[in-house]
Amino acid sequence: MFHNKNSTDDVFIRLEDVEPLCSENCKIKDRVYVESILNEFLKGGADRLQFVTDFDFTITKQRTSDGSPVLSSFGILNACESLPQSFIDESKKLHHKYRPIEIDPHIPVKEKVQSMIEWWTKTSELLVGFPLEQAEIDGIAYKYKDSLRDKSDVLFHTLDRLNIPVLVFSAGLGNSVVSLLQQANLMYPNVNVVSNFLQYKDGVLDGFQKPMIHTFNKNETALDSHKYYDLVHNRDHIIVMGDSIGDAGMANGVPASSHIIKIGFLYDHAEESLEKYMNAFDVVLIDDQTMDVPLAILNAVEKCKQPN
Ligand SMILES: Nc1ccn([C@@H]2O[C@H](COP(=O)(O)O)[C@@H](O)[C@H]2O)c(=O)n1
Ligand SMILES: [Mg+2]
Repeated sequence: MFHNKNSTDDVFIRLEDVEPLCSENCKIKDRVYVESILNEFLKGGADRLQFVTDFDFTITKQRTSDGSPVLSSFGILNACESLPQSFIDESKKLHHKYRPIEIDPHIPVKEKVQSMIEWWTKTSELLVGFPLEQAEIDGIAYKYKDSLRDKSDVLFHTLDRLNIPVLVFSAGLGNSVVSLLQQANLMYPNVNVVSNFLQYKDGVLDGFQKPMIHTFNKNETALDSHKYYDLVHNRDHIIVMGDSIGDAGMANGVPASSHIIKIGFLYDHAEESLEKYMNAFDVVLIDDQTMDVPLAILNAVEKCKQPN
């Protein structure tokens, strides 16, 4: 698997040696670039790595093998029976209107942004004036804790073992994200969740806490107040994972000298969207419902640990 280019060189890995990167559904636009970044990761080791990942349909699957549904973090909220029917009806209408825009390969991102701001703002405005217990969200999340990608448990355990910080950066509902991660035993101390959390006033809901995070502002603008990158400034080797084109920008605030591998999970409109995904992400996985690729990268980094 590992090669020495010559006696003085560091060990070197070829993409062909990393099996999940060679499968038919793994598309890489610039193999030379990905190979060079992978070898930088190997040289730097786990101490220079950090992990930035989306949640909905990235940590969770895009489809299950038995056809059982995967609820998004907002879907978990909508399944709470104590919510007024008027909220559920309005929320469904919004989903029906805005979700097709979000995933339409023919609408430019610039145009989508306005629609996404509308979607999240209207949802926040609907969530006002009625009570909702976290325990109810936990009850629904429990039922869906198995909808995470295959080997998510191994991935998160490995990241914890290697002390690699993980940022789960989600435009979904943070209360559901944290609940699902906790119930799947993935909420290790190295995991940080930045997302939209419910706000309460006088014991009833009062929309989302600020700043609002939508599909296309998941970058340094939304992260600013969280000072996340200050926390991990010495970790300039970054693995980014997402299922939406906007997720490719999640590490935009880091110094230009950083080395990044962006992994995109593609499922909806796969054929039509492939080119755009290949331009945005370094590695595009079509209908891959596992964590095999990020795990293979981590395994390579761990195996190649070099003596100081
Ligand atoms: N009211 C809403 C707003 C958004 N969504 C979906 O949530 C997804 C965002 O979550 P990520 O973890 O993937 O950032 C987004 O893709 C929207 O489709 C929703 O269901 N309801
Ligand atoms: Mg997503």
